[in-house]
Amino acid sequence: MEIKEEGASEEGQHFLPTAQANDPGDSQFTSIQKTPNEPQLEFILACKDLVAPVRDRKLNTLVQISVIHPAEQSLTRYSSTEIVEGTRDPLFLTGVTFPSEYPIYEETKIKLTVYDVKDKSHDTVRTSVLPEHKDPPPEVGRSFLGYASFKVGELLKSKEQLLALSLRTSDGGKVVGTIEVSVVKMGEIEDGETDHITTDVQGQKCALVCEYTAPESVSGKENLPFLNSVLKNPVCKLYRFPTSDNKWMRIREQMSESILSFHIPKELISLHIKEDLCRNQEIKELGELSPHWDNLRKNVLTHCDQMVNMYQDILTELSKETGSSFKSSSSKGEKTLEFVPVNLHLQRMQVHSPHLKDALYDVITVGAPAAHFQGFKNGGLRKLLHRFETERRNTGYQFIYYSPENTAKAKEVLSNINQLQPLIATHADLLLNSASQHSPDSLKNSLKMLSEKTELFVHAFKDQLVRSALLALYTARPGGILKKPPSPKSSTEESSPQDQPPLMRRQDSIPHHSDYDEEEWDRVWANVGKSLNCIIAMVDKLIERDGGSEGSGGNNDGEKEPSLADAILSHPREDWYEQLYPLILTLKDCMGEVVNRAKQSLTFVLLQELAYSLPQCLMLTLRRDIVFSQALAGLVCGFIIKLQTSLYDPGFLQQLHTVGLIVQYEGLLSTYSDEIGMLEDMAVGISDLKKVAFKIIEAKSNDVLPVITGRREHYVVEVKLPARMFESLPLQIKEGQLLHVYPVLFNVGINEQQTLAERFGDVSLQESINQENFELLQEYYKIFMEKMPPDYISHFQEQNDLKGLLENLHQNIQSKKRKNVEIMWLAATICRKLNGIRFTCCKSAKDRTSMSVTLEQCSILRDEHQLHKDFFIRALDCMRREGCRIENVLKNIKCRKYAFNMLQLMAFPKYYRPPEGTYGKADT
Ligand SMILES: O=P(O)(O)O[C@H]1[C@H](O)[C@@H](O)[C@H](O)[C@H](O)[C@@H]1OP(=O)(O)O
Repeated sequence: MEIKEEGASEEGQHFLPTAQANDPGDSQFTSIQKTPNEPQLEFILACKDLVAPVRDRKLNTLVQISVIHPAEQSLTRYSSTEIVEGTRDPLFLTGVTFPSEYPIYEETKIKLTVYDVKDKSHDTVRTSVLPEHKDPPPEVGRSFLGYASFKVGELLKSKEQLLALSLRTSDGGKVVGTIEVSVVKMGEIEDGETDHITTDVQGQKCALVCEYTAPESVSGKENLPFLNSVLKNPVCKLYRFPTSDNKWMRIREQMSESILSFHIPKELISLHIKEDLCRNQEIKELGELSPHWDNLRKNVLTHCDQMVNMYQDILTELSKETGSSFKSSSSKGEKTLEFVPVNLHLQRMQVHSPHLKDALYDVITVGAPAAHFQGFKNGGLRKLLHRFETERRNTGYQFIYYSPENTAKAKEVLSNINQLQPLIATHADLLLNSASQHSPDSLKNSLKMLSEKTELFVHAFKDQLVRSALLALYTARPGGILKKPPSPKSSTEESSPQDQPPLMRRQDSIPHHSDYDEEEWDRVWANVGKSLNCIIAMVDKLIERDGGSEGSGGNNDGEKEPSLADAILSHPREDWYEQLYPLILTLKDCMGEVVNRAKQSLTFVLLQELAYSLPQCLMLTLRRDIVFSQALAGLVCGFIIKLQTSLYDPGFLQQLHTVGLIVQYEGLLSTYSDEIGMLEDMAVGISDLKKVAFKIIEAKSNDVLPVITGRREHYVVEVKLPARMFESLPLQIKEGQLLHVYPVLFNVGINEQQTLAERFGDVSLQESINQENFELLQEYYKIFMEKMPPDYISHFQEQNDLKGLLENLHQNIQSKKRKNVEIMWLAATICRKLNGIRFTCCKSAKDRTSMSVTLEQCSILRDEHQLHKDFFIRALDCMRREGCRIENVLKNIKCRKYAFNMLQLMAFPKYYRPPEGTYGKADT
């Protein structure tokens, strides 16, 4: 029977359509015995004695792997090997792997087609996904040599799981060589697993020995179901590379999307809506204002309500995207997807090398967090925020200028009030409850909690800001109105350290408010403390009297048992509840009074923030929210993955709760044209991640998706761990200690635009970002050295020369060398050594990012796993030509080519250039 090749199915679409994959009819086929969460089948390929169609022509061969599902008669292209040049006996370094989710059975047929590639730059057969009902283009640049096929069951049951198949021409007649298929079992010892293969490597003979060593669990495989609940659609690749002592190492590459791409933005937008609705309500409840301020408030509210509506619309749109886990580079500019990070993936390399521990290397790849829909005509956040703040400070005649720190302070106090007031009320009720039960211990406990929270509450208002805001609000009330609004400040006033509102600083323009009693606030505020003291005194008295009554009856040894009647007669039991109730009422009243005044005055501060240049101010907030949302989605994804892989590493866990985690971003953006704005957005987005703390809680159901609480200045991300995993955590983490992150960004532009920036433009943005972030990294290192236990540090120092690496990084940053990619390598190495979370970003995380992560992977293999030096470039080419990243390009733009042209590549640092035939502009 003739097998038809499926034109529309493209390599890289590793999974059959869901309907097909879950076809109940599949139960008639024999499943492959699998280890949970491990690939079902992995094999490597080599050819022998290939016959060239033209004599004396050197062969450049590749094998294309296709799958024929037993229930179908059509062929699905699955993957390819790299091209091996100039030999009749090619040994392919790129293998084939079928992940655990792939519908493959013993009856599944695999077809191997060998091609001779004449012109690598025209090897275009697999470059794009074809539109439906269109024939595939003629295979340019390659010619068919021969094919062989086998059933998966045959391979698995064969002796030593190795098949040597004859390659035949298309008419099935002539034998044109042999292809060897051998099953790979990563991380398993196999008897007699030595296989001497001689290969011609760049002109030199090299005896390669396949050998396996015992595995070490590197990925916490048991925890994978948890990880799989946030990662989706994995793409897996397999390679074998020789080591410097001519042994094989196995490399598995995996790339997965994350549902957090959509989940985090949705969580965050809901929080923003809540926060803004609450603020708008508080502004409405500011009470009576004089006409100037009242008009301003109305205007602010109109705009703020519109803004909330806009967030609600975006949330509604995003909620329609159920199950989505990927936003492609081509959707960068879509309004409804603005909050979603571009092309977010986990890029993982798992290495199994002889005599060395197995190792995992993770990098999160994601498009630089940036507001693409809003555009970059006026720059990005770093510039826009700075410009906005300067203008606002200098134009304070319609409103009162509060510095960003003071505005942030106002928000913090408001948030504290909103949290503490109900808490105190609850503890006060619990105290009354204990009183009614006449339980001294419980009364003492309740009092302790009440005192702690009340002290926090009182402390929250210790700021001068509350006083100045109270006066400002007073003057904004009818009757307290200013005779003339304060005029713009002079430059001397601008530099005033206090950031006092102008009406307080300008004695001449401020009317004297003889009726404003400045001490009134102090009295109201102090009343809270006083009423707490009364409660404490009363509780002491009650317990003392009670203790006295108990004590008079005898001692604990029970020598003399008093009769109940005696006790009642001598010390009638007091009603504790009755004694405490009025005091609690007073406390609540006093607190209510403080809350009322403070809330209104601080809300008035927020009104000032919004009042200046209204639409612009809100657009900036929106832009910052968008950029932050993209950055946070990536961070949460990185954090969960890091936690999962390091869950059983006590050193890591200790570092996590005593120091916090370094999160290192590698930026590849150029400081030219639009990418300046992207970098400016990215720098703020990443820096804003400092406001995030993580908390690990035990999952109570199958829903392990993280939950975000907090407000714009401070977020807590609750990560839910299944009970078994949660149990293994240190007490501090289990008790809910907040876990902090230290984000740092190092950027080095590498493309042709950066050449222009270096020659004719300005690279100062990159220089200052790198310098500032170097200082942050150094600061983190200092805390790490101070807080980690001495034993750990001495071992750590023996293994790593972090000080040397930091000095080296600093020198490279200072050196101002052009396209100094050493900065990225050093920063990444430091991050890995410090147990941090690695990120790589460019505009789309597609092309430059792919070059960079593959280079990083091969450099790690060279430096940490003894990759044979002659195979460095070949390994790099394999990963770029047939690895996960070319699949990344395909899934983004439906074209299997990195979007570079020759001219662009000439400007790239040498090791960032992809292999011939893998790049070109998309023709979709
Ligand atoms: O993934 P990127 O490197 O940001 O992709 C760039 C590519 O580097 C560049 O050569 C090309 O001209 C495009 O601008 C790519 O960006 P897209 O956002 O269009 O994928």
